[in-house]
Amino acid sequence: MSEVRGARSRAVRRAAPWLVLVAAAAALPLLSGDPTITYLATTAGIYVLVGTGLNLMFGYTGQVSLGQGALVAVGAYTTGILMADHAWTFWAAAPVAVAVAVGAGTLMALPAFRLSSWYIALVTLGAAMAARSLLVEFEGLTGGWSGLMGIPRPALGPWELGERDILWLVLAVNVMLFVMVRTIVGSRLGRGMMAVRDAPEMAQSVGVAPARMKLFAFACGGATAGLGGALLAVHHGLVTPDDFTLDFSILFLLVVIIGGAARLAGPVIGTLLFFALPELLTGLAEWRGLIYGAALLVLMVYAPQGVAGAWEKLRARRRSSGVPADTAHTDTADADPGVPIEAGPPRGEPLGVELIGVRKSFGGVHALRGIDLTIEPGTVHAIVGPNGSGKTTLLNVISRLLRQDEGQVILDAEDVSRAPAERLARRGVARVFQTPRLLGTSSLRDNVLLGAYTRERSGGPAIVLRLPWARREQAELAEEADRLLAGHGLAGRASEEAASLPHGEQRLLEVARALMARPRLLLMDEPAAGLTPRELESLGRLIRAIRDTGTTVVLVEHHIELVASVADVVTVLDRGRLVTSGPPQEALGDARVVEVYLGAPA
Ligand SMILES: Nc1ncnc2c1ncn2[C@@H]1O[C@H](COP(=O)(O)OP(=O)(O)OP(=O)(O)O)[C@@H](O)[C@H]1O
Repeated sequence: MSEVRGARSRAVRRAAPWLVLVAAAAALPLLSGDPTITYLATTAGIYVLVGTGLNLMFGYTGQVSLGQGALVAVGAYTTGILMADHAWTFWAAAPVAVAVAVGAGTLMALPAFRLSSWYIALVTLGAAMAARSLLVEFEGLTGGWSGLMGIPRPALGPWELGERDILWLVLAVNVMLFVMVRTIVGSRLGRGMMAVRDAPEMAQSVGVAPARMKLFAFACGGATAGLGGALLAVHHGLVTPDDFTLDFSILFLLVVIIGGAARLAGPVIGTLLFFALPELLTGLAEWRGLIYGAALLVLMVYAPQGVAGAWEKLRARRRSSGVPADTAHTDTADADPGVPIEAGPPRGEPLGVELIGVRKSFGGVHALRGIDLTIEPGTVHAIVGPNGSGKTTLLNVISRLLRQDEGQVILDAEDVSRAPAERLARRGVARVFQTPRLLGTSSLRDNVLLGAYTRERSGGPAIVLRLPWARREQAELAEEADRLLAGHGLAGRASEEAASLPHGEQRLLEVARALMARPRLLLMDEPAAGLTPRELESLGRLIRAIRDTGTTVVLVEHHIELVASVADVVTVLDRGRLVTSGPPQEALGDARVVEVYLGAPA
């Protein structure tokens, strides 16, 4: 009971500054008789709206866009044309504006599937530049340089909204969007977005399809920009090409970066600092360009995570300096990783793998030279060999992160030679990487929950609408994640940031994430690297326990003692060729193995 009360009071404490901010903004027109203040507050609110959508795209999904201003223009002109020229109501025109901007945003996203984020920045910059020219060129539709005038205010029946009503409308939209974005980033969708941003291969290995996730992020960015444009059109009453300069597009990216990318408060802080403040201190408005530049430089040097990020860091430092030294977790010695693993049973029978004539080259380097190998379901199958012998490449081919040049990969009698990695994740294949790939700035709990990406049943609409079954599923999975963390010696630390963990615990966290998938086949790449002797012992117990629950384990490992103690079968590779495969004593005692591997200095 007291726990529930504590959680409630924490939620109230967290919400309080936001409630005060919204109440203060809503009271502005009542407290100040100056219509300019109301006008500026409305504009700032619209910028926060667009910035929040861009934050989802850029902050959470890592997709840079310099074209948001162009999408705002699309929303504003669509609304203007429909309302001024065709006498549509705002309520009918705004959804169309949103849909058109989503379409335009999605078109802009197409190159994102093939290009790195900096090329996407260039593509979107091009879109921003082209938008203004197009607005001028299509004079018949857009009014050319003079733009569209006489866009009416929204009306509710006979009642036309005034300036302050529009401010309240913008505030209400912002509150709804804020709650939606908060729900998204705390859900599997948000975790999937951050995985695409932080480690695309890891994202695929847990079942996230990066292309779909990027598309979703661009669609969200397009929708908010379109809605922002619709509101801007009725707020200004006219739209001209001069409203949508290149500076206007860049402003949104700056607002997000300066306020704090991937922080909910980022766009609000960014807008207040870089739009509202200079506008209010009228003398400063002309200096905005200089202020942007100087502040950006200072921030990038001293607080690359933006104002909200710097504030979070400061609070974390204050909190940790208040923690007595003996309770602070500073090394891995406290951790008691190993059994019991507290993972539920695998989601099906263990998976077997068959490789037939698999070849893979990187330019002139032949990493795999025709591998034929059978991995029996329900076994621990170790792959050993000297550095560069092709072990990781083999795991990558099995997990489909790499496509082989020749040969076939059969998973449980199904030919998956052309399947994408995310499809294998859905079939129950999980992966632990050679160097941990985590959501560094997310909590340990969120990292483990990411492992359940393909297990979660609730779809996007159920998550966004916070439907009861979606919330129930989320709560149950969070409990399971906490149990897994406890089983890995990380009890009571679910809210800590993953990047703050020492290396050994980051590895354990990855294993916990993989187990959260309830895998039928677990691929582990050198999980023993960098572990202490105690952690190694626990890892051995853990691997056996995982196999005993009915999961096939493929273990790439240099630590021969560990291999000898846990493996049912050992396969030895050397320079891309399979040397031998068999029970540990037999395989590791083979004279060829002693020559190619064990004879080499350890
Ligand atoms: N993406 C890549 N591009 C170019 N060469 C690569 C790539 N990945 C692997 N290689 C090369 O392929 C060969 C096999 O590499 P792989 O990482 O599979 O070996 P490994 O047995 O896992 O080595 P280690 O034990 O050092 O991790 C090496 O010569 C490596 O340099």
